[in-house]
Amino acid sequence: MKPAANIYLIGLMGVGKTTIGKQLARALQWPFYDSDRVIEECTGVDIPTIFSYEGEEGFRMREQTVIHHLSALQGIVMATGGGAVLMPENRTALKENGFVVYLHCSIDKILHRTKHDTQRPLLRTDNPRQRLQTLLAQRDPLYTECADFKIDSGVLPTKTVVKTILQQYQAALEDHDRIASCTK
Ligand SMILES: Nc1ncnc2c1ncn2[C@@H]1O[C@H](COP(=O)(O)OP(=O)(O)O)[C@@H](O)[C@H]1O
Ligand SMILES: O=C(O)C1=C[C@@H](OP(=O)(O)O)[C@@H](O)[C@H](O)C1
Ligand SMILES: [Mg+2]
Repeated sequence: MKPAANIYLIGLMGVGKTTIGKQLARALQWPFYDSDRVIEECTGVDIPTIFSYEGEEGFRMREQTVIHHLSALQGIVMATGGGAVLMPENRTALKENGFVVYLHCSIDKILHRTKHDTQRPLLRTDNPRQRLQTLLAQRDPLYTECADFKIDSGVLPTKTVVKTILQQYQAALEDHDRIASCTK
């Protein structure tokens, strides 16, 4: 992690990146950005409409552009979409510019949280459990590669998750300062 004052949230759909991200930003009094919301604001349509016109490939290109721009900002909390880590450029941008938090929870919990969802095209399948299992198998190594810190967002109260992330972020900043103050 650079000394950059940014916190980025990664992890599978439904783990709570958007929810926790908003609370972190409120606690820090920093601006909050959600890459999905920025894409929707730019295009004027929702994520399922982008997928239907441009496919996942078109969505990924838009997501990469947004993450590229947002990662140039300082002092922000950003919730990414669950598939943001698929693009190597995004992984580099996240790792280089902020403290990356990998939120995870059980597939059962994700299914419960997203059972009435209409905004996640990748879950519009006959077998969302199977889809989530496949996505997790593909993406877990990428989330792990990017992450400075991993926390279960399915068991602990949201408030505790937020507090723990803030403590870890602070500790990482202090480590960074300690190393930087000691000449090689
Ligand atoms: N800690 C939590 N406890 C209960 N429900 C939650 C929690 N975190 C998120 N949710 C709910 O789960 C759903 C998905 O959360 P969201 O923050 O959108 O996840 P993500 O951005 O990772 O896809 C939302 O309906 C949200 O209200
Ligand atoms: O996992 C994915 O590939 C996606 C996750 C979604 O964001 P959330 O993780 O916030 O649901 C959104 O970016 C899009 O539907 C694709
Ligand atoms: Mg989200």
